[in-house]
Amino acid sequence: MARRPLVMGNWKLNGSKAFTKELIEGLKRELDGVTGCDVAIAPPVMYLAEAEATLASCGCDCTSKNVIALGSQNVDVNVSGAFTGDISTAMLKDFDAKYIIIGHSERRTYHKESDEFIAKKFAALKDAGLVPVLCIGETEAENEAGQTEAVCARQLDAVLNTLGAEAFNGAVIAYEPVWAIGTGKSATPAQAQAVHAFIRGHIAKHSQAVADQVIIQYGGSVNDANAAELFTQPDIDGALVGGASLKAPAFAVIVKAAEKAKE
Ligand SMILES: O=C(CO)COP(=O)(O)O
Repeated sequence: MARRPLVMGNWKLNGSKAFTKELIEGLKRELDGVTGCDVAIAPPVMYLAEAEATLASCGCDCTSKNVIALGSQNVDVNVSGAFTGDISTAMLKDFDAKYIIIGHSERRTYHKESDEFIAKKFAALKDAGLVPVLCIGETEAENEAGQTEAVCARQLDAVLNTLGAEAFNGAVIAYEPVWAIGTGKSATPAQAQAVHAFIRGHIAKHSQAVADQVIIQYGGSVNDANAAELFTQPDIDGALVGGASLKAPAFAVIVKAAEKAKE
C-alpha cells in the first residue's frame, strides 16, 4: 500500500521571532512545487503565531504555503483550568497546528514522562482531531542489551492496550533511537528498516489495515547526505528531523529525497 511520506522538522529549543520568519520564508522558497511529500514544522509554541502568519502571508505566487503544515513539540492532557504553564489541544488548534509530537525521548528523560502519561496525551490529541506523532526508541544501553524490540513494543503497547489499534489510524509513529539523536550517528538504513518492520508488524498483530496505513518516520541524525538512502527502505515513510531542520536548504533536500524515493 502506498503511503504518502511525511517529513517533519522538530526545531526543539531554538529560534526567535526573526529566525522563525526567516526560516519559513526560506522553506517556502525551497519547497515551492513539492507535491509528493507532506511537510510539517514544529517551532517552539512561543512562535506559532509568527509561524502561522509567515505561512499565510506570501509575497510571491508560490504554492508552498499550502505544503507546510504547522505542528508542536508537545501538548498537555488537560483542556483548560488551573494548570500553570500547560498548553492545550484547543490552543494548538487555534494556531492551525496539526501534527503534535509526543513522547520525545528528551521529554521522557528530562520531564520524566511515562508511557502511560504519553498514552493520555495520545488520547487527548485523538479527541481533539489532531495528529499524534508518537516518538519511540531505545537508548544505547538498551540497544546493546538487545532490547530494542522489547522497548518499542512496550512504548507502543501503552497506547494499543488503552486506546486500541484503531487509534493509530491517521497517526504517525517516529522511531528515534536515542543513541542516534543529535549524535551525528544515524542508524543505518538496514538497521532502521528492521525496527520499522518490527513496529509495523507489532501493530499488524492487532490490525493489518491500521498497520498498512500508519506512517513510520525515522529520526536521529537525518541530514541532507543520508536521507535519500534511508528513504529507499520500504517501511521508512519519512523523517523527523532535528538539527538539519533549522536550515532551509538542508531540510528541503530531505523533503525532496522523500518525494523522489516514494513517487
Ligand atoms: O530528535 C530528533 C527529532 O525529533 C532528531 O534530532 P537530530 O536530527 O538533531 O538528531
